[in-house]
Amino acid sequence: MSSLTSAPTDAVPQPLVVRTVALDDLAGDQGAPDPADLLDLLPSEAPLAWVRRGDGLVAWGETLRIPVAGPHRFAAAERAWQDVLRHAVVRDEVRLPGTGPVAFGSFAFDETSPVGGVVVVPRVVVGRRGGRSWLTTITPGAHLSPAPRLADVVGPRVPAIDPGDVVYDDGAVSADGWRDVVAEGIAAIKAGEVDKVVLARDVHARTEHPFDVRWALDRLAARYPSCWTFSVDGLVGATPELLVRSEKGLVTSRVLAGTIRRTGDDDADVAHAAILAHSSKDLEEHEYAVSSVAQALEPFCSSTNVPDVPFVLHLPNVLHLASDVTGVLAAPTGTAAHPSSLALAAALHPTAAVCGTPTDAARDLIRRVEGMDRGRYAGPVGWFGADGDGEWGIALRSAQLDADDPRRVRLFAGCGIVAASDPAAELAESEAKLVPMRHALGRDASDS
Ligand SMILES: C=C(O[C@H]1C=CC=C(C(=O)O)[C@@H]1O)C(=O)O
Repeated sequence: MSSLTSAPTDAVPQPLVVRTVALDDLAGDQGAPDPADLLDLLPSEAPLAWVRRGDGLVAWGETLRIPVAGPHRFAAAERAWQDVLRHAVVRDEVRLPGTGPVAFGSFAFDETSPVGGVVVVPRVVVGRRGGRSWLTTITPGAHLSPAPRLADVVGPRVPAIDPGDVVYDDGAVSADGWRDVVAEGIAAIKAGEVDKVVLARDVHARTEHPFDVRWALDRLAARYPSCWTFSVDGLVGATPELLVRSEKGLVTSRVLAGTIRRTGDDDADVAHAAILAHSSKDLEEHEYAVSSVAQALEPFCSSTNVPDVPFVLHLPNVLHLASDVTGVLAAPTGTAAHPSSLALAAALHPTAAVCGTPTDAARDLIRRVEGMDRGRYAGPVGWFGADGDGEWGIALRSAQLDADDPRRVRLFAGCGIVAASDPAAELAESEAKLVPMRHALGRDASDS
């Protein structure tokens, strides 16, 4: 194994014991932590989260950290996870998606990025789905421990720290400079190099007080309930785009591309939704993204359903063209099992919603003109379990906390560019896509 595909076989120093117990019977238990508000359980140190409309998973502690890098980073993560599972003693008393052994992951957009990616096997996981809650502990050892209790693994409740005043600064490329980047993208499209390219920019933020990820998670989940609010290893955000969910042989992907800003006036936004639904520029942008997902899923599915026409997804900051692509997974010829959710994410990444069409040429163009390393922005982020099922979003509407300075945060936004794009309009769209993370770092309900 090359050093770039780091998934050391000694990643599992000893067997792990995994216990999942139901928390449902805690209702009314005076003084016990309430699993109904998952985010409220998180400690400030390295919180892990994947939450939507109150359901999902939160986790903390690190039983195992598996860094990966390079073009085979997904396969390396998968192998390491299988290795973990081979050494695990599991008792799962709940048996729902997200119970039993669970790992969180986040991967760089670009295989050449030094950032690579990481899989974190947490020490404690609390999950919730359809009114049922559970607690999983994952600890080194060889024998089953007594059933864990939530009160024993949740630390004292310490409120999230207000980041205080936030100062924003140019990222790798200034706003003006980014218009030129977009113009270069449009020129490349007109020259026939690509049909579509997605170009992104970053903005730097400096917070007055050390950035407490939980502050952002609470505000994102409250303001963007239809998005997947996530936190993995300092990457935090609320993404509206689901790269892939795989559950019991069914696969789903929510594809987004094509955007219009909201005005704050409901009547005007209804008119904007109609404009978006008929905009040939946005429909073209969307079609590239849907095709890339449908084509990537096809080899793994016995059947797929690709909507003919997108719907308009309403978010507080923007409206998007959206398509939910679904499929029934089939085991590849000669094998017994269908691919894991991470293998599917690897096959889908990067879709034309974050890279472009054709993929390789668009990625080359991004490397040439964007002027920054995206890190894990626009890469897959999510979780998977012992059976390989899981959920992976595309890390959009997100920010990366600086590992060396807890007051420094890098915010990201990108836009799909086609021949009919206009640099000034794309810059305005990128500002609208920065709104969720600016809100997450703010203090008041009105903070954008
Ligand atoms: C690349 C981003 O958005 C993608 C997802 C939805 C709509 C998009 C668009 O209309 O350009 C982008 O393809 C981002 O938010 O950083």
